[in-house]
Amino acid sequence: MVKTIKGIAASDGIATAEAYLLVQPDLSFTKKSVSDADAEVSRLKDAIKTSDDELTKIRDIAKESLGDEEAQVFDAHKMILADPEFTGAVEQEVKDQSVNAEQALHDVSENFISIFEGMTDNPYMQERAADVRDVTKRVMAHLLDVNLPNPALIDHDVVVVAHDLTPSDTAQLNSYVKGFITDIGGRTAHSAIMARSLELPAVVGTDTITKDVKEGDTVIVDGLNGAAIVNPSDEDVKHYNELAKNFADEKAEWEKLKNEASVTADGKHFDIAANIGTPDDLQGVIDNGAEGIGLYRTEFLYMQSESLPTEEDQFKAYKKVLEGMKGKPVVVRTMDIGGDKHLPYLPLPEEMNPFLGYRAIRISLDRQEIFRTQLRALLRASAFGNLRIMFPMIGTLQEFRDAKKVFTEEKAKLVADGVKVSDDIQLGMMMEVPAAAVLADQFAKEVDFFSIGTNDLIQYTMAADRGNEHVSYLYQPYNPSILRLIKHVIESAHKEGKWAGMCGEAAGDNTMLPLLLSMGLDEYSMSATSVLRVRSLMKKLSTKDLATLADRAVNESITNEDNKKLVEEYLNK
Ligand SMILES: C=C(OP(=O)(O)O)C(=O)O
Ligand SMILES: [Mg+2]
Repeated sequence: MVKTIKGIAASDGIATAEAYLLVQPDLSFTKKSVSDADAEVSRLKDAIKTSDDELTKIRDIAKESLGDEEAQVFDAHKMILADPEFTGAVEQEVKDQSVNAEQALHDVSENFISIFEGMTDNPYMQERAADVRDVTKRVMAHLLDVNLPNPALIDHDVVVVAHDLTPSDTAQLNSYVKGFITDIGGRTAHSAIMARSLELPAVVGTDTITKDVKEGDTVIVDGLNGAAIVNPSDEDVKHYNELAKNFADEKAEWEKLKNEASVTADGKHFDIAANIGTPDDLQGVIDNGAEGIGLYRTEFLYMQSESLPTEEDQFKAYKKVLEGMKGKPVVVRTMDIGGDKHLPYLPLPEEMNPFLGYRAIRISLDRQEIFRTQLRALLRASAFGNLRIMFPMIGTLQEFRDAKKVFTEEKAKLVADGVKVSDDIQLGMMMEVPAAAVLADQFAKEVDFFSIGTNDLIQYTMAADRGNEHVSYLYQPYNPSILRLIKHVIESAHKEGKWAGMCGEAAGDNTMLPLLLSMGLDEYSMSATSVLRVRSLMKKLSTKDLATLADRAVNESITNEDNKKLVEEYLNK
């Protein structure tokens, strides 16, 4: 039976392939006493052996597709299985307590995990707790004879179907993955942002996809319109092949603008830059002809590392990006951990509201040793290109001043040590906290630039979680309240002779573009794969015609829909 499931269009494109369910199985079990302990130990040994064989396979594939460093985690898992202190303890538990292997494994691993997690002065050992948890899950799945998904082992074209994908799940998807569909999530959640940079069609927030699809069903992901079609008819396949072809043709047209500047029909130039998460994204930036990098999310450097990245590791990454951009501006944002981005080796307190909690600049100013290391790496790299630095989640002027002070101190130390650092690094801030946006006129006197982070600015202004599909109707980019804030930020910057950019997802939105051009936004930073589409639309728009559009949007319109209509009418004129 053909089923069409609606969701949120999270990444453009269309893909058709077999469904791969990345769903965590039920690993619950009941405690049982056993009379034949030897038979139980032998069942345990079989499960350990199967797990170990599987890990060898995964490690080898990961090494080939992701590199040595990413593969190391699986070696760590194999070491736990080979460690008699761990497996021997489980065997002993089966014998001593006459319990089933599942119960023994659970008890011993919980014991190890709590010991490791308790080593608060040894982050290396704390990380091992996560490894024990992972390995235990694998052995438990084999004991219970249930399927544990192994995305690293995917060896044919699939569409991944999952309840949710974390940024680190998304980073592990290999090239056989042609798209993904999830139950939860929103367009600006980080997995959706990563899908766009990987050019993977994606639909999120379907609510029920993991129930609607079975392993092996054929699914079409329509990332353009936000739909998933399960077991499509021949007619559906034909229709979507046509849509996919039109999309490919359109992309080929945009491709022609790769080496052109971003100008409007009346010859006004604006910068279209790209957002990146790692130096590996650089090629996409160059291939899509971006005029700079408007946001380098450095937290991914921390997330892909096994422990806090050293100054040297960071220096190398920043230098590579700056050199790769050959003098074009690169805006690096200091670490924005917290919210939906976690570091396994930096345990943060459980919070009721992580997006309103201990995150970003709040952590950096509190844990200054981490912040200073990052700033030193950046300062050293500044000699190799056109570096600009910005701080995330600034809510008060005091936070910006404090961050700037730390920067100035580190710079002075390096200069005193004779290290070469650039003398004109612009220091700016993300405009993503409404309190700061309201006071943009005051901030503009002290910063070199603003970069408007609409992903967060919208969620905080509308009080609607950016990743929660149940409130996605309130996540309204064109709501006059949001547009007023954006307009005020841009005008405040200009009054002080500063520039204003935008690096939230709205910067790459076709409906937003006429409004932003009308407000005079200077820089537009987006997923690299959106650059040419936006450049193409910009070419068709004239700032003269647009002059009054923003005023109407913030003064006459009342709703998000009013403004959508206003822009549609303008574009269809
Ligand atoms: C660009 C932004 O930052 P992030 O998506 O990383 O929170 C934003 O909030 O708009
Ligand atoms: Mg943000």
